[in-house]
Amino acid sequence: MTLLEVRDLRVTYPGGAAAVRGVDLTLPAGRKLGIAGESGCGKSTLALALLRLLPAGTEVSGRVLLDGEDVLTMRWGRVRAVRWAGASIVFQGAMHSLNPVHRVGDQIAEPVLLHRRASRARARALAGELLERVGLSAARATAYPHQLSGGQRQRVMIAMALACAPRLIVADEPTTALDVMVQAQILRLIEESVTGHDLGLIMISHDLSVLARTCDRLAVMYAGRVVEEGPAGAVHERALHPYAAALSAAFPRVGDPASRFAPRGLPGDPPDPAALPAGCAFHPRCPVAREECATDDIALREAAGSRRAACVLVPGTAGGRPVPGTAGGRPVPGAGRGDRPPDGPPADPSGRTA
Ligand SMILES: Nc1ncnc2c1ncn2[C@@H]1O[C@H](COP(=O)(O)OP(=O)(O)OP(=O)(O)O)[C@@H](O)[C@H]1O
Repeated sequence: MTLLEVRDLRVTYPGGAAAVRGVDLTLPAGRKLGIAGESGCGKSTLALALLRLLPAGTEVSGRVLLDGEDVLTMRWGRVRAVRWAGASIVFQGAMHSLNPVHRVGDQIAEPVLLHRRASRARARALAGELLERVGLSAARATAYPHQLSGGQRQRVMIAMALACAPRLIVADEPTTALDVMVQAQILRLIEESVTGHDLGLIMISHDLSVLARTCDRLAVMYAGRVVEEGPAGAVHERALHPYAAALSAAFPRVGDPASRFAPRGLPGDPPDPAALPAGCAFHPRCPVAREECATDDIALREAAGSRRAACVLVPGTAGGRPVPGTAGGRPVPGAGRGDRPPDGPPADPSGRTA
Protein backbone atom coordinates (compact mmCIF):
# COMPACT_ATOMS: atom_id res chain seq x y z
CA MET A 1 0.00 0.00 0.00
CA THR A 2 1.29 3.47 -0.88
CA LEU A 3 1.91 5.68 2.14
CA LEU A 4 3.30 8.77 0.41
CA GLU A 5 3.02 9.84 -3.17
CA VAL A 6 4.71 13.04 -4.30
CA ARG A 7 3.77 14.26 -7.77
CA ASP A 8 5.42 17.09 -9.69
CA LEU A 9 6.30 18.95 -6.49
CA ARG A 10 7.69 22.43 -7.15
CA VAL A 11 8.84 24.97 -4.59
CA THR A 12 10.01 28.50 -5.37
CA TYR A 13 11.10 30.79 -2.54
CA PRO A 14 10.30 34.50 -2.55
CA GLY A 15 13.09 36.00 -4.62
CA GLY A 16 12.89 33.29 -7.26
CA ALA A 17 14.99 30.40 -5.91
CA ALA A 18 13.50 27.30 -7.58
CA ALA A 19 14.58 24.94 -4.80
CA VAL A 20 12.44 21.94 -5.84
CA ARG A 21 11.62 21.49 -9.52
CA GLY A 22 9.18 18.73 -10.32
CA VAL A 23 9.90 15.92 -7.87
CA ASP A 24 8.01 12.60 -8.13
CA LEU A 25 8.49 10.06 -5.35
CA THR A 26 6.55 7.08 -4.03
CA LEU A 27 6.97 5.48 -0.62
CA PRO A 28 5.09 2.28 0.21
CA ALA A 29 3.99 1.84 3.84
CA GLY A 30 6.76 0.55 6.08
CA ARG A 31 9.57 1.29 3.58
CA LYS A 32 12.63 3.52 3.91
CA LEU A 33 13.63 6.06 1.29
CA GLY A 34 16.91 7.98 1.48
CA ILE A 35 17.32 11.37 -0.16
CA ALA A 36 20.90 12.38 -0.88
CA GLY A 37 22.59 15.39 -2.41
CA GLU A 38 25.04 18.18 -1.71
CA SER A 39 24.16 21.16 0.40
CA GLY A 40 21.72 23.43 -1.40
CA CYS A 41 20.20 20.85 -3.74
CA GLY A 42 16.74 21.13 -2.16
CA LYS A 43 16.54 18.20 0.28
CA SER A 44 15.38 20.18 3.30
CA THR A 45 12.98 22.22 1.18
CA LEU A 46 11.43 18.97 -0.03
CA ALA A 47 11.10 17.72 3.58
CA LEU A 48 9.52 20.98 4.72
CA ALA A 49 7.10 20.97 1.78
CA LEU A 50 5.88 17.48 2.74
CA LEU A 51 4.59 18.91 6.02
CA ARG A 52 3.73 22.41 4.79
CA LEU A 53 6.40 23.95 6.96
CA LEU A 54 7.74 26.38 4.35
CA PRO A 55 7.84 30.14 5.05
CA ALA A 56 4.88 32.27 4.01
CA GLY A 57 5.15 33.60 0.48
CA THR A 58 6.80 30.43 -0.85
CA GLU A 59 5.14 29.11 -4.01
CA VAL A 60 4.34 25.41 -3.81
CA SER A 61 2.59 23.30 -6.44
CA GLY A 62 2.05 19.62 -7.17
CA ARG A 63 0.61 16.94 -4.93
CA VAL A 64 1.76 15.38 -1.66
CA LEU A 65 -0.59 12.50 -0.98
CA LEU A 66 -0.24 11.03 2.49
CA ASP A 67 -2.46 7.98 2.77
CA GLY A 68 -4.28 9.39 -0.27
CA GLU A 69 -4.96 12.82 1.29
CA ASP A 70 -3.30 15.85 -0.31
CA VAL A 71 -1.30 17.70 2.35
CA LEU A 72 -0.90 20.73 0.08
CA THR A 73 -4.62 21.44 -0.18
CA MET A 74 -5.97 20.30 3.20
CA ARG A 75 -7.29 22.80 5.78
CA TRP A 76 -4.81 24.11 8.37
CA GLY A 77 -6.58 22.32 11.22
CA ARG A 78 -6.08 19.05 9.42
CA VAL A 79 -2.46 19.92 8.58
CA ARG A 80 -1.72 20.41 12.29
CA ALA A 81 -3.17 16.99 13.10
CA VAL A 82 -1.26 15.37 10.23
CA ARG A 83 2.05 16.93 11.37
CA TRP A 84 2.14 14.71 14.44
CA ALA A 85 -0.18 11.80 13.89
CA GLY A 86 0.36 11.43 10.13
CA ALA A 87 3.97 12.37 9.64
CA SER A 88 6.53 13.86 11.98
CA ILE A 89 9.93 15.31 11.35
CA VAL A 90 13.28 14.93 13.13
CA PHE A 91 15.64 17.82 12.35
CA GLN A 92 19.39 17.98 12.69
CA GLY A 93 20.76 19.79 15.73
CA ALA A 94 18.30 18.82 18.48
CA MET A 95 19.59 21.64 20.71
CA HIS A 96 17.86 24.14 18.41
CA SER A 97 14.65 22.15 18.09
CA LEU A 98 14.11 21.46 21.80
CA ASN A 99 12.90 24.23 24.07
CA PRO A 100 15.75 24.92 26.54
CA VAL A 101 13.46 26.02 29.40
CA HIS A 102 11.17 22.97 29.47
CA ARG A 103 11.91 19.51 30.80
CA VAL A 104 12.25 16.98 27.98
CA GLY A 105 9.48 14.77 29.41
CA ASP A 106 7.02 17.68 29.20
CA GLN A 107 8.11 18.37 25.61
CA ILE A 108 7.43 14.76 24.63
CA ALA A 109 4.10 14.79 26.50
CA GLU A 110 2.88 18.01 24.86
CA PRO A 111 1.93 16.62 21.42
CA VAL A 112 0.32 13.64 23.17
CA LEU A 113 -1.85 16.01 25.21
CA LEU A 114 -2.74 18.05 22.16
CA HIS A 115 -3.22 15.46 19.47
CA ARG A 116 -4.07 12.24 21.28
CA ARG A 117 -6.31 13.98 23.81
CA ALA A 118 -4.69 12.01 26.62
CA SER A 119 -4.90 13.03 30.28
CA ARG A 120 -1.80 14.73 31.74
CA ALA A 121 -0.97 11.61 33.77
CA ARG A 122 -1.32 9.34 30.71
CA ALA A 123 0.79 11.73 28.58
CA ARG A 124 3.54 11.74 31.26
CA ALA A 125 3.47 7.95 31.48
CA LEU A 126 3.67 7.70 27.69
CA ALA A 127 6.63 10.13 27.65
CA GLY A 128 8.45 7.78 30.05
CA GLU A 129 7.65 4.79 27.84
CA LEU A 130 8.88 6.65 24.77
CA LEU A 131 12.12 7.61 26.50
CA GLU A 132 12.69 3.95 27.25
CA ARG A 133 11.83 2.99 23.68
CA VAL A 134 14.64 5.29 22.47
CA GLY A 135 17.14 3.86 24.94
CA LEU A 136 16.95 6.43 27.75
CA SER A 137 15.68 5.89 31.25
CA ALA A 138 12.19 7.21 32.02
CA ALA A 139 13.80 9.18 34.86
CA ARG A 140 15.46 11.42 32.24
CA ALA A 141 12.03 13.00 31.68
CA THR A 142 12.85 15.60 34.33
CA ALA A 143 16.08 16.70 32.60
CA TYR A 144 16.43 19.95 30.67
CA PRO A 145 17.97 19.73 27.18
CA HIS A 146 21.32 21.22 28.30
CA GLN A 147 21.68 18.40 30.84
CA LEU A 148 21.76 15.80 28.05
CA SER A 149 24.48 14.89 25.56
CA GLY A 150 23.98 15.53 21.83
CA GLY A 151 23.11 11.88 21.22
CA GLN A 152 20.64 11.84 24.13
CA ARG A 153 18.96 14.99 22.81
CA GLN A 154 18.60 13.41 19.39
CA ARG A 155 17.00 10.38 21.10
CA VAL A 156 14.54 12.78 22.75
CA MET A 157 13.74 14.24 19.32
CA ILE A 158 13.03 10.75 18.01
CA ALA A 159 10.82 10.05 21.05
CA MET A 160 8.89 13.25 20.27
CA ALA A 161 8.54 12.24 16.64
CA LEU A 162 7.12 8.86 17.72
CA ALA A 163 4.82 10.36 20.37
CA CYS A 164 1.65 10.46 18.30
CA ALA A 165 2.28 7.16 16.52
CA PRO A 166 2.79 8.68 13.04
CA ARG A 167 2.70 6.67 9.81
CA LEU A 168 5.75 8.47 8.41
CA ILE A 169 8.95 9.83 9.95
CA VAL A 170 10.96 12.40 8.03
CA ALA A 171 14.51 12.60 9.39
CA ASP A 172 16.52 15.55 8.02
CA GLU A 173 20.26 14.97 8.62
CA PRO A 174 19.45 13.34 11.98
CA THR A 175 23.04 12.41 12.77
CA THR A 176 25.06 15.22 11.19
CA ALA A 177 26.07 16.96 14.41
CA LEU A 178 26.98 13.74 16.23
CA ASP A 179 30.27 11.86 16.54
CA VAL A 180 30.66 8.66 14.56
CA MET A 181 29.90 6.19 17.38
CA VAL A 182 26.76 8.06 18.41
CA GLN A 183 25.76 8.41 14.75
CA ALA A 184 25.73 4.64 14.38
CA GLN A 185 23.58 4.24 17.52
CA ILE A 186 21.07 6.87 16.37
CA LEU A 187 20.83 5.34 12.90
CA ARG A 188 20.17 1.94 14.47
CA LEU A 189 17.53 3.49 16.70
CA ILE A 190 15.77 5.17 13.77
CA GLU A 191 15.85 1.91 11.84
CA GLU A 192 14.46 -0.06 14.81
CA SER A 193 11.81 2.61 15.43
CA VAL A 194 10.36 2.23 11.96
CA THR A 195 11.03 -1.44 11.18
CA GLY A 196 8.37 -3.70 12.54
CA HIS A 197 6.03 -0.79 13.29
CA ASP A 198 4.96 -0.38 9.68
CA LEU A 199 6.24 3.20 9.72
CA GLY A 200 7.58 4.80 6.57
CA LEU A 201 10.90 6.65 6.74
CA ILE A 202 12.30 9.42 4.60
CA MET A 203 15.86 10.05 5.62
CA ILE A 204 17.80 12.99 4.26
CA SER A 205 21.57 13.16 4.22
CA HIS A 206 24.46 14.39 2.12
CA ASP A 207 26.16 11.07 2.99
CA LEU A 208 25.07 8.42 0.53
CA SER A 209 26.83 5.63 2.40
CA VAL A 210 24.81 6.35 5.57
CA LEU A 211 21.59 6.23 3.56
CA ALA A 212 22.61 3.07 1.72
CA ARG A 213 23.05 1.30 5.07
CA THR A 214 19.67 2.38 6.40
CA CYS A 215 17.27 2.69 3.47
CA ASP A 216 15.61 0.40 0.92
CA ARG A 217 15.73 2.92 -1.91
CA LEU A 218 17.72 6.06 -2.61
CA ALA A 219 16.87 9.23 -4.48
CA VAL A 220 19.74 11.52 -5.41
CA MET A 221 18.85 15.20 -5.83
CA TYR A 222 20.67 17.88 -7.76
CA ALA A 223 19.49 21.46 -8.28
CA GLY A 224 15.98 20.70 -7.05
CA ARG A 225 15.47 17.56 -9.13
CA VAL A 226 15.76 13.86 -8.46
CA VAL A 227 18.46 12.79 -10.93
CA GLU A 228 18.55 9.13 -9.94
CA GLU A 229 16.33 6.83 -7.90
CA GLY A 230 16.50 3.11 -7.30
CA PRO A 231 17.38 0.28 -4.88
CA ALA A 232 19.79 1.65 -2.25
CA GLY A 233 22.64 -0.81 -2.81
CA ALA A 234 22.55 -0.48 -6.59
CA VAL A 235 22.49 3.34 -6.55
CA HIS A 236 25.33 3.47 -4.03
CA GLU A 237 27.56 0.90 -5.71
CA ARG A 238 26.74 1.34 -9.40
CA ALA A 239 25.23 4.79 -9.81
CA LEU A 240 23.93 5.52 -13.30
CA HIS A 241 23.83 9.31 -13.24
CA PRO A 242 27.26 10.99 -13.29
CA TYR A 243 26.28 13.20 -10.34
CA ALA A 244 25.11 10.24 -8.25
CA ALA A 245 28.35 8.45 -9.18
CA ALA A 246 30.44 11.40 -8.03
CA LEU A 247 28.48 11.72 -4.79
CA SER A 248 28.85 8.01 -4.14
CA ALA A 249 32.59 8.17 -4.77
CA ALA A 250 32.90 10.99 -2.25
CA PHE A 251 32.19 8.56 0.60
CA PRO A 252 34.17 5.36 1.18
CA ARG A 253 32.10 2.17 1.10
CA VAL A 254 32.13 -0.06 4.17
CA GLY A 255 34.08 -3.27 3.41
CA ASP A 256 35.51 -1.86 0.16
CA PRO A 257 39.03 -0.59 0.94
CA ALA A 258 39.55 0.35 -2.75
CA SER A 259 36.80 2.94 -2.45
CA ARG A 260 38.99 4.87 0.02
CA PHE A 261 41.16 5.79 -2.96
CA ALA A 262 38.33 6.75 -5.28
CA PRO A 263 38.41 10.32 -6.59
CA ARG A 264 36.94 12.65 -4.00
CA GLY A 265 34.87 15.70 -4.48
CA LEU A 266 33.52 17.28 -7.55
CA PRO A 267 34.94 20.57 -8.76
CA GLY A 268 32.61 23.56 -8.61
CA ASP A 269 29.37 24.16 -6.73
CA PRO A 270 25.71 23.46 -7.38
CA PRO A 271 24.07 26.26 -9.37
CA ASP A 272 22.16 29.16 -7.84
CA PRO A 273 18.51 28.00 -7.88
CA ALA A 274 17.50 31.51 -8.91
CA ALA A 275 19.74 31.40 -12.00
CA LEU A 276 19.88 27.83 -13.26
CA PRO A 277 21.89 27.02 -16.38
CA ALA A 278 20.08 25.96 -19.57
CA GLY A 279 19.90 22.25 -20.39
CA CYS A 280 20.87 19.74 -17.71
CA ALA A 281 21.58 21.71 -14.52
CA PHE A 282 24.56 19.44 -13.84
CA HIS A 283 26.25 19.87 -17.23
CA PRO A 284 28.70 22.64 -16.21
CA ARG A 285 30.23 20.25 -13.64
CA CYS A 286 29.62 16.97 -15.40
CA PRO A 287 32.79 15.03 -16.24
CA VAL A 288 31.08 13.35 -19.21
CA ALA A 289 28.80 16.11 -20.52
CA ARG A 290 28.08 16.17 -24.25
CA GLU A 291 27.20 19.09 -26.42
CA GLU A 292 23.44 18.46 -26.20
CA CYS A 293 23.55 18.52 -22.37
CA ALA A 294 23.92 22.31 -22.57
CA THR A 295 20.51 22.56 -24.23
CA ASP A 296 18.50 19.37 -23.47
CA ASP A 297 16.93 19.05 -20.04
CA ILE A 298 16.36 15.31 -19.60
CA ALA A 299 13.48 14.25 -17.37
CA LEU A 300 13.78 11.39 -14.89
CA ARG A 301 12.88 8.19 -16.75
CA GLU A 302 12.88 4.44 -16.33
CA ALA A 303 16.18 2.57 -16.54
CA ALA A 304 16.93 -1.13 -16.12
CA GLY A 305 16.66 -2.76 -12.68
CA SER A 306 13.75 -0.82 -11.17
CA ARG A 307 15.74 2.41 -11.45
CA ARG A 308 15.16 5.87 -12.81
CA ALA A 309 17.76 8.33 -14.03
CA ALA A 310 17.77 11.74 -15.68
CA CYS A 311 20.77 11.59 -18.00
CA VAL A 312 20.95 11.29 -21.76
CA LEU A 313 23.88 8.89 -21.37
CA VAL A 314 22.22 6.36 -19.10
CA PRO A 315 21.62 2.99 -20.74
CA GLY A 316 18.08 1.69 -20.56
CA THR A 317 16.54 5.15 -20.74
CA ALA A 318 15.02 6.09 -24.08
CA GLY A 319 17.79 7.33 -26.34
CA GLY A 320 20.29 6.65 -23.56
CA ARG A 321 23.83 5.45 -24.10
CA PRO A 322 26.39 4.02 -21.66
CA VAL A 323 28.09 6.60 -19.48
CA PRO A 324 31.72 6.77 -20.56
CA GLY A 325 34.06 7.82 -17.79
CA THR A 326 32.27 5.91 -15.07
CA ALA A 327 33.12 2.44 -13.93
CA GLY A 328 31.24 0.59 -11.24
CA GLY A 329 29.40 3.80 -10.58
CA ARG A 330 32.55 5.76 -9.84
CA PRO A 331 33.94 8.42 -12.15
CA VAL A 332 37.16 7.28 -13.75
CA PRO A 333 40.05 9.51 -12.63
CA GLY A 334 40.91 12.11 -15.25
CA ALA A 335 37.60 11.89 -17.08
CA GLY A 336 36.01 15.22 -17.83
CA ARG A 337 37.26 18.46 -16.26
CA GLY A 338 37.58 19.85 -19.76
CA ASP A 339 40.08 17.23 -20.94
CA ARG A 340 38.03 15.89 -23.82
CA PRO A 341 37.99 16.90 -27.45
CA PRO A 342 35.31 19.56 -28.01
CA ASP A 343 33.36 17.59 -30.61
CA GLY A 344 34.34 14.03 -29.87
CA PRO A 345 33.12 11.59 -27.23
CA PRO A 346 34.02 12.24 -23.61
CA ALA A 347 37.60 11.39 -22.69
CA ASP A 348 37.96 8.05 -20.96
CA PRO A 349 41.60 7.41 -20.21
CA SER A 350 40.87 3.99 -18.74
CA GLY A 351 39.16 2.83 -21.93
CA ARG A 352 36.36 1.42 -19.76
CA THR A 353 32.69 2.09 -20.05
CA ALA A 354 29.99 1.48 -17.47
N1 LIG B 1 13.87 30.64 3.04
C1 LIG B 1 14.56 30.64 1.89
N2 LIG B 1 14.51 31.69 1.04
C2 LIG B 1 15.18 31.67 -0.14
N3 LIG B 1 15.96 30.65 -0.55
C3 LIG B 1 16.06 29.59 0.27
C4 LIG B 1 15.36 29.51 1.53
N4 LIG B 1 15.66 28.33 2.11
C5 LIG B 1 16.48 27.69 1.27
N5 LIG B 1 16.73 28.43 0.16
C6 LIG B 1 17.56 28.07 -0.99
O1 LIG B 1 17.00 26.92 -1.59
C7 LIG B 1 18.02 26.04 -2.03
C8 LIG B 1 17.80 24.67 -1.45
O2 LIG B 1 18.03 24.74 -0.04
P1 LIG B 1 17.81 23.48 0.92
O3 LIG B 1 18.10 23.91 2.31
O4 LIG B 1 16.51 22.87 0.62
O5 LIG B 1 18.95 22.50 0.41
P2 LIG B 1 19.59 21.23 1.14
O6 LIG B 1 19.93 20.29 0.07
O7 LIG B 1 18.69 20.76 2.21
O8 LIG B 1 20.90 21.85 1.76
P3 LIG B 1 21.47 21.65 3.27
O9 LIG B 1 21.96 20.25 3.33
O10 LIG B 1 22.57 22.69 3.33
O11 LIG B 1 20.33 21.97 4.19
C9 LIG B 1 19.35 26.67 -1.61
O12 LIG B 1 19.91 27.34 -2.72
C10 LIG B 1 18.95 27.65 -0.54
O13 LIG B 1 19.82 28.76 -0.53
